[in-house]
Amino acid sequence: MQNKPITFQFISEPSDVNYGGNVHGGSVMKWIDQAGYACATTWSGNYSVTVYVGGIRFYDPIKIGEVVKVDAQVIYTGTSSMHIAINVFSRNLKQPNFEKKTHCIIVFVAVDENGKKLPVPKWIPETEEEKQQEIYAKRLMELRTQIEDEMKPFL
Ligand SMILES: CC(=O)SCCNC(=O)CCNC(=O)[C@H](O)C(C)(C)COP(=O)(O)OP(=O)(O)OC[C@H]1O[C@@H](n2cnc3c(N)ncnc32)[C@H](O)[C@@H]1OP(=O)(O)O
Repeated sequence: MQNKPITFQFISEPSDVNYGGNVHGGSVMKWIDQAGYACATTWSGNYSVTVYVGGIRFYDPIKIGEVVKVDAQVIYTGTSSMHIAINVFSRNLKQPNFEKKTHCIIVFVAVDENGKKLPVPKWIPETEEEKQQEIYAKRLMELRTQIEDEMKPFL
């Protein structure tokens, strides 16, 4: 099965502004969820919901009126889960090159019409880069288990 990245491109709008005049982190998180949703639903062929998003790092501000590019690609699949790498870039309209502004991993689960999880097609990495990405996703899963154990007393 083909595992093509899903890419969104658009211009950040005045309605995306935060209190400091740049793009609001909440807008970036919405774009991450939308691109992840499109990628997961395309991969699974079923409606998919977010189960986890974490480790979002905002490297640099995105300015209003810049071109924003959001790339989403499946890097690991479990039984019902799809681990998707998201990279967000932006560029001034007058500049040709994009700069990376945000990266995270978002996990989706395919569900049926009753909200019950469904199996997803298996992604089998082939290239060295794809294999490294799968190792990265699995490593993050282990770290997440440790973080969730730390959080349990406070939930
Ligand atoms: C598009 C949107 O905005 S959706 C809005 C926000 N999201 C939602 O409302 C989803 C709410 N959550 C749910 O409905 C439920 O958690 C479900 C239906 C998705 C899954 O429920 P359950 O069947 O109890 O989940 P279960 O614990 O078996 O986990 C399902 C999968 O999620 C994975 N998962 C669960 N927690 C995590 C986590 N913290 N990080 C990564 N993956 C996780 C599991 O490993 C499992 O993957 P696998 O099947 O590939 O092994």
